[in-house]
Amino acid sequence: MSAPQGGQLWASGRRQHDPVSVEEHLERVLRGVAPLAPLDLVLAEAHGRLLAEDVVSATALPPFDNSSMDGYAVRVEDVAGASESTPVTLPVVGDVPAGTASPYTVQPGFTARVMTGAPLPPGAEAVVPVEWTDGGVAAVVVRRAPEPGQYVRRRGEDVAEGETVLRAGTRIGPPQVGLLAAVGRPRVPVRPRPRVVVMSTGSELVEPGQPLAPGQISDSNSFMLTAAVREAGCIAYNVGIVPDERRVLLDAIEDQLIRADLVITTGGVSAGAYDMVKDVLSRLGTVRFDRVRMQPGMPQGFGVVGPDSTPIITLPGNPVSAFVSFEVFVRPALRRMLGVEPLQRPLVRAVLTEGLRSPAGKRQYARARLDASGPRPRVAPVGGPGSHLVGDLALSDALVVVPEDVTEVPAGAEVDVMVLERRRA
Ligand SMILES: Nc1nc2c(c(=O)[nH]1)N[C@H]1C(S)=C(S)[C@@H](COP(=O)(O)OP(=O)(O)OC[C@H]3O[C@@H](n4cnc5c(N)ncnc54)[C@H](O)[C@@H]3O)O[C@H]1N2
Ligand code: MOO
Repeated sequence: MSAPQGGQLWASGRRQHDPVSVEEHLERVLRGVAPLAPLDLVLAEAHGRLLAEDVVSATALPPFDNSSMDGYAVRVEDVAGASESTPVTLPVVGDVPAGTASPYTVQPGFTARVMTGAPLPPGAEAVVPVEWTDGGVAAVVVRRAPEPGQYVRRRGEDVAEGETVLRAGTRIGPPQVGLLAAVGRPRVPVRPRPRVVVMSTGSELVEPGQPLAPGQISDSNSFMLTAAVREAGCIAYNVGIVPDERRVLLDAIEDQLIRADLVITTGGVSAGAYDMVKDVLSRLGTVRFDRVRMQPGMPQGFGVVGPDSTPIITLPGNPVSAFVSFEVFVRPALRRMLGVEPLQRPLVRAVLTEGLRSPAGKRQYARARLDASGPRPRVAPVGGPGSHLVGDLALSDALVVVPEDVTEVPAGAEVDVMVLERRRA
């Protein structure tokens, strides 16, 4: 029997797509997720979140011309010649404390005592700090002349009325919280943190710490991905291990949909006789499985499940494959849901310290350590290409990206490097 156009038949009779590029699969995933609807939060709650919309200031900052020093508001001409040897004496009309409108106008030949933050009285052009005077109350002796505008903080010099002060996507850290309060915004629209349900499938898996019977291994994927989801700024719910049983898997997914903006599974997506995820979800008809031209991370799935069409990403079970797939597909999707750019990790160019081999026709993401301390960044491969090498993965802080058409990269060549989170002591 001949294979249908653009695909091939499996032994089971199911149709399999031709392998797709990394970009094609990434696009499919990104098209299938959207930024979550904004949520209006009070400032204390908004701290640490990402702004969902630009913030335009309704007020100017400072809101009025005011003094930056405790001193005397003067007309510049009146004290122009003041010096230690030729001090100028001015009568003081009164005090202007911070927090009131100035009750005085400074007429030629007079001064008013002002406090830091107090409005500059009409007529005044500069402030003489108290240190340049004798500190007089009824009259003051000025020993130094200020420049025009000196020690005056002008209305709007920091923020103009109607100015965009924060852009959508900005993380609201302490200075941003302060600015929002300063411009009188008690609430702001933020992106909700996507709620991501993580589950590991596989009947060979046991909880870390449980004794291993022959053939069993500890579930590491759900812990690793939960951590990765949290590092991406999202909420993770770790469901843990789901055995390779059709009904249990379907129930597990269904049970979780209520609290999921995205579901991530690992395992069960290759060609094994017990690869249940692929079997169960492809029967639902809404999840598409592909072989992506990359190593690690070849078998991938994406689609929607449940009444709300919740997106689901099915990652391969090999831990390194799951990790690399998270970086390449899931993290960008989470960033899209968070409404934050850029979606992808930065790529830097670095000199490869040891040669690398890469499979023909696949983009390789080789684990590596980046040393950016010298004038030219250098990158050293860590371990081999095996998708089970979690020890090596934990020693890495970068991925060398070897293009599909390259099978060998010599030491000393410049390569693209995806920079991961740095965590060296
Ligand atoms: N005949 C073929 N075999 C395989 C193919 C293929 O195309 N044809 N692809 C290989 C590739 S590439 C990968 S990647 C894996 C993906 O397999 P699955 O997603 O079906 O994952 P499993 O078979 O369930 O597990 C693979 C491997 O990873 C270990 N594993 C699984 N889950 C976890 C976990 N939560 N924590 C730690 N380790 C886990 C599992 O024990 C297996 O060793 O398929 C290849 N095979
Ligand atoms: O895709 Mo698998 O991830 O090559 O090991």
